[in-house]
Amino acid sequence: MSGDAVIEVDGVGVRFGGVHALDGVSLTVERGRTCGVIGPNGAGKTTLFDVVTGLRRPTSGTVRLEGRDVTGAGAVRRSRLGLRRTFQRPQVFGRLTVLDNVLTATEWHGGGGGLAADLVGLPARRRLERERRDRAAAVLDRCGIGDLRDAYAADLPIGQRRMVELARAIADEPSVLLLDEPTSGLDGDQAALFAEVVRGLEATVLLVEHDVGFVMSACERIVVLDLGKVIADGEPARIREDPVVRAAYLG
Ligand SMILES: Nc1ncnc2c1ncn2[C@@H]1O[C@H](COP(=O)(O)OP(=O)(O)OP(=O)(O)O)[C@@H](O)[C@H]1O
Repeated sequence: MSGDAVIEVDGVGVRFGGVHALDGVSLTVERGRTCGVIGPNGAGKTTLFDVVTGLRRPTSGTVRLEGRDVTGAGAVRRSRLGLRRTFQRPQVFGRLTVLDNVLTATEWHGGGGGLAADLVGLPARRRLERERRDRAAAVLDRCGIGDLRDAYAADLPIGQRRMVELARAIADEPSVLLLDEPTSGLDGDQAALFAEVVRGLEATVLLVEHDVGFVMSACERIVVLDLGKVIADGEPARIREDPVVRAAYLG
């Protein structure tokens, strides 16, 4: 196993009564790589995603992030290790503007010290706040929604809300990003832009997705699940040609 493995899933099993949703699943994603998980309905993709994000504790096996065992750790500890995620249904603050949605996801480094510090440090704090807003606006531009910065998130169609959620997730340059069905609700152009933004990130990315075309274009590596087991793991071109994958899934 590589010394620069950022996400390590090792021998993970999850059982629901008699159903083995996951059975001895192992995968490693190295720093800066983008890995997509595909598989037919019921293959175990969502369960695997929940195990990595900390929503579900596996029945067996371990999960490591940045070399640390987080198998029993909740979502908060994983977030402190730099993990950000998006959801199948985009989670945004509907009553905030698009820009404020991103600002709430970025850390404010200029606070503290009370009123006296506020007065003495006012020009410096104003400058820091301006820079923070500029950075947030640049993230919006990158996600193709720069002109929507003053719109309320609730007023946007799902595709644009998904881009707002992506902007929030990448605003603080996360080290690990997990994307759950990122293209659902996106049109073709938005999906292409989404893939481009993801390719441009330095983060280590794991995504679960039904749209095989998107996975092939956005990911350097694909893991195929079927009935809770990994049936293939490799580069997109190899996965496309793999007879086992074609028989089980691609048809
Ligand atoms: N909470 C649960 N209780 C019982 N069985 C579950 C539960 N969640 C998932 N399962 C079962 O575990 C298996 C894997 O489900 P999972 O949702 O992870 O698959 P999936 O690949 O995400 O499917 P889909 O593509 O339909 O979302 C399925 O057989 C499913 O019925």
